[in-house]
Amino acid sequence: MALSTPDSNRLKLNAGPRISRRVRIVGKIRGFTDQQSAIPGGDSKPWITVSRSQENGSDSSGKVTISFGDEGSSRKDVYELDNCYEQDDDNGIVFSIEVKPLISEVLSGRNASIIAYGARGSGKTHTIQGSVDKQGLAAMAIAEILSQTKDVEKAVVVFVSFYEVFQDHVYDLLDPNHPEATVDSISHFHDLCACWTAPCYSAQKTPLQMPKRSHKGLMIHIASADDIQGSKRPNVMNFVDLAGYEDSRRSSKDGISLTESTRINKSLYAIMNVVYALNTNEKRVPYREGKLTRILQESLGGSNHVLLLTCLNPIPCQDTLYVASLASRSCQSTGQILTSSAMKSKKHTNQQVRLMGTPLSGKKNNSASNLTGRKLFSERKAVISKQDEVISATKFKPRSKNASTIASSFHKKDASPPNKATDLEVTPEVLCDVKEIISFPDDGTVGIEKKNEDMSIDKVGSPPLSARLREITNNLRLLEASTPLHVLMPKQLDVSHGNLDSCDIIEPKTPKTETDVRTLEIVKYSSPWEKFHTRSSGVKNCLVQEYLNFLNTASKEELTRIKGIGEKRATYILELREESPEPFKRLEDLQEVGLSAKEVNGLMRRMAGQLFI
Ligand SMILES: Nc1ncnc2c1ncn2[C@@H]1O[C@H](COP(=O)(O)OP(=O)(O)OP(=O)(O)O)[C@@H](O)[C@H]1O
Repeated sequence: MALSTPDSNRLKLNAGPRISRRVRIVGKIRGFTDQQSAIPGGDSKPWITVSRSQENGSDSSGKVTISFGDEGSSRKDVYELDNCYEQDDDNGIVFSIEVKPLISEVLSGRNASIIAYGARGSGKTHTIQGSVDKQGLAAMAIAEILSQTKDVEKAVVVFVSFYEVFQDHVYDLLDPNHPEATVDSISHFHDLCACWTAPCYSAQKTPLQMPKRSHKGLMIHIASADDIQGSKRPNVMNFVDLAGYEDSRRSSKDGISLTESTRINKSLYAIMNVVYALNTNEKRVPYREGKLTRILQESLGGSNHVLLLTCLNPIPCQDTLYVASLASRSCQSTGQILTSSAMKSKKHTNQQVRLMGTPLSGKKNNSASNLTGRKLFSERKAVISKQDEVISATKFKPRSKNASTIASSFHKKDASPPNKATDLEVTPEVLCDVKEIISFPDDGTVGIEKKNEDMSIDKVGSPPLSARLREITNNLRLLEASTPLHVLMPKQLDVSHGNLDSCDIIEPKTPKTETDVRTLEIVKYSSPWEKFHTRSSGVKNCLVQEYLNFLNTASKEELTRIKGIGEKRATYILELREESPEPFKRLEDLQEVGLSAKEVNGLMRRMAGQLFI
């Protein structure tokens, strides 16, 4: 749909340099919470400093450099982003500079996505969804869209759908029978938002089962009467509030298992890998690495616009440093992270990316263009998670007769069963296994620079197995350290800054509490042998768990590199994972893929042996 309004032209001019890059990566430093502002001197020493390049000088990129660490620090971490909004910049500023120009693009026929990414507690929800007294970017966008479309000649319908991705399962947050609701006023939108903003993911789940960390998305579909008659897909504006990144080692304090946390982080890496691939014109864009990237696939790449809002904690936080390093890497501006393959692939044209299954808006093949937004989303979801439970959290209550009539015409057209062959527009290129660029999501021990140093990324962008095994060793050490045989590592509290729960001090030093000392004393061994035997059994269990975790999450390419797995078994493992997100919980489960107990033992021995190569 291309709507021509006087305002849209003006907005395009305002868009400035952002249109030139596929994925624009900007930082947003969270404001202090009331609690933090109340601490005397709590906000006097900024942890993050933003330096802007000279727009009129030789460097016209308009980029900014963010550095972490106060003035007294001997070491400073410095990263470059496209822009960075500071603590005093409210959502209104971010909206007018970053989001409003995208609305104009959407009304001109493209899709746009605004994705908030950051450590836990970094202000993602505040920015995207808003709070009780402050509007978020999504509500501001709806208000602007409604205002810009109200005076156009042809009737325009705006409808929304909300979803949540938790543990690789996709949930509709509206009624699954009416997964979309037309919106005719901002107050109507706020009513609908209750399912998005409140923790009411599922009426069928008990509080204990409720998701703690999940990705939440809003799709705003905009269609004109012409689009509806011609069965043309509506244009979409996505807002995604990603689950907060947190080092897997620390997640266990919330009762989140390593596997669960790993899965969350893996899906975050999947997003970052797609962003990186788009920004470096990688030949293959790894959309299929995560559920979310598959949902968003239609709106990423091609001539669509993506804004990655990197939310940054204003107080020292190790996870924020890590997030900033990943964002900067995807921003591809410092040059420090470029691999030779990425450099080579810079030569690839946009067309090559389009061949990957993300055709330009309005130039999609016929079968695909027959899909309306609802069908596209529903069918994609059906394919992505055939067996995912679709749970309703709110009821669809159309407010506007007109709008609901138009929307129902979509629903009628969508009555045909999903066509699996076309809905994801899977081309052979897409089916090819996509390599991970960052492929060990539960890594919290090394920063991205160290990753590149230690894990030389090979031609296809995936670290060699030996490097991954080295990481397993690191994780084993960490896991061993967290078993009851050892002193538990309580998180050090940042008392001086008022202690935000989700933040950890950089390079925390772990104080030994009285309880810890008692724990140490309780664990007494009658002999060094008993101690060795008990501890090494723990290590063995950890290795088994890590290995199973690897099988539950690795890509096909990585699976086939394991001796004893092979192509067929790797395919079968992936199929099992389609049915159940975590098919391997015990070693015996490997018999599902035709491995005898002897073969499993052999595999484990080889795995353990490789750790000492
Ligand atoms: N700009 C701001 N000014 C003041 N307080 C803020 C701001 N942004 C966020 N906060 C507060 O900081 C806390 C964390 O914010 P928020 O919930 O948005 O973080 P988050 O990144 O979504 O967290 P999570 O990863 O756990 O979902 C909240 O109490 C929120 O009200």
